[in-house]
Amino acid sequence: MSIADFERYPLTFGPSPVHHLSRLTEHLGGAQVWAKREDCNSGLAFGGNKTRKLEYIVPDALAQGADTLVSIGGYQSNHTRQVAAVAAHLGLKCRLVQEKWVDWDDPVNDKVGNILLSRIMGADARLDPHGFDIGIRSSWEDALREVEEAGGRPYGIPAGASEHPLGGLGFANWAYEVAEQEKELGVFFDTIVVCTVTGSTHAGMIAGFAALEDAGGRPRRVLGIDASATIDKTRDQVRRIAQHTADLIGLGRPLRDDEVTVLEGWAGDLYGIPVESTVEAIRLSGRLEGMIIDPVYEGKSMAGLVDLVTTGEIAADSTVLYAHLGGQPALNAYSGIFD
Ligand SMILES: Cc1ncc(COP(=O)(O)O)c(CNC2(C(=O)O)CC2)c1O
Repeated sequence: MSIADFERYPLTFGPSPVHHLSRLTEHLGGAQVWAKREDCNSGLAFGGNKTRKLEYIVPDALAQGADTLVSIGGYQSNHTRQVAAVAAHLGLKCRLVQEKWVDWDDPVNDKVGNILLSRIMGADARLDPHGFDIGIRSSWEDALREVEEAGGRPYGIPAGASEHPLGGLGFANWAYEVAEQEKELGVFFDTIVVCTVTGSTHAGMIAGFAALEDAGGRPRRVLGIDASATIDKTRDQVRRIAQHTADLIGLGRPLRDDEVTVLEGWAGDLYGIPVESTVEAIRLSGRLEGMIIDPVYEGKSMAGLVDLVTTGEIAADSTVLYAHLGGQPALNAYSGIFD
């Protein structure tokens, strides 16, 4: 098997843009920094990393004759917003469990941003008092059962689509897309920096780049920056999903320990709560590049990139690809951090 053996339902415009961040590169004074823009990858409600994952999940949902996509996330989940967009695009119903993953006192954080978009797109988005966890949730299982008992044909997509058996394929494919774009651009990205929470974005990249290396490609570092603040659980989930995805695409070997790197230090104490380095990274990205990143995910991975480049952990002769996975709508629920 290889990635080409899996059906992909196109939900993106094609290869997502890759561009040099010249002012950020100059400001940091070290490695060359580029970005690959999943926030610009689709016309479906601002797109993002989950849209790419859903390209490999939708064929299974359609084959099962589902009429309702059922998923879960926090109040400001980008994932559930993208599931709502795909459901609308396909003419399916959508039932979303929006748990209280973040104890955030912004008075409209359960009304604006992602949850507003999901509601506009017709999703049945219901608030749930349970707190943050990246694993399988009883509230989501309850929603699946409710849809079925009401006569629907539900298709379950777990948080971030990560514990879905096909959840890693989207970013395994992303690795192959990067390799093609490198040829066009005449560059080689020796280091990839990506935000990691439920894990299948990072895990898919690990599997895809491992297969490329085994096929004669140059080795790379794929650095996951934890934003879950539950690092042990996230590391385990990344490792498990990466190996499962590698098996699916025919890698034919165990992943090496050095191929699974999840770094801590920028998540703060709690998922979804920005810290000083997060806010600084958001401002830096906005003021140097006009590139908008969010306070829950990409603000934390960019903070990691800034430190890794300025300390020389990522060498000055490196060429780094920063994965921008989307997430901007949630900024509307965090306006207070910029007062
Ligand atoms: C903008 C953005 N960037 C990075 C990530 C992390 O991706 P993974 O969950 O695949 O590790 C998310 C996830 N978001 C989740 C959500 O519910 O939105 C799955 C947690 C993200 O939305």
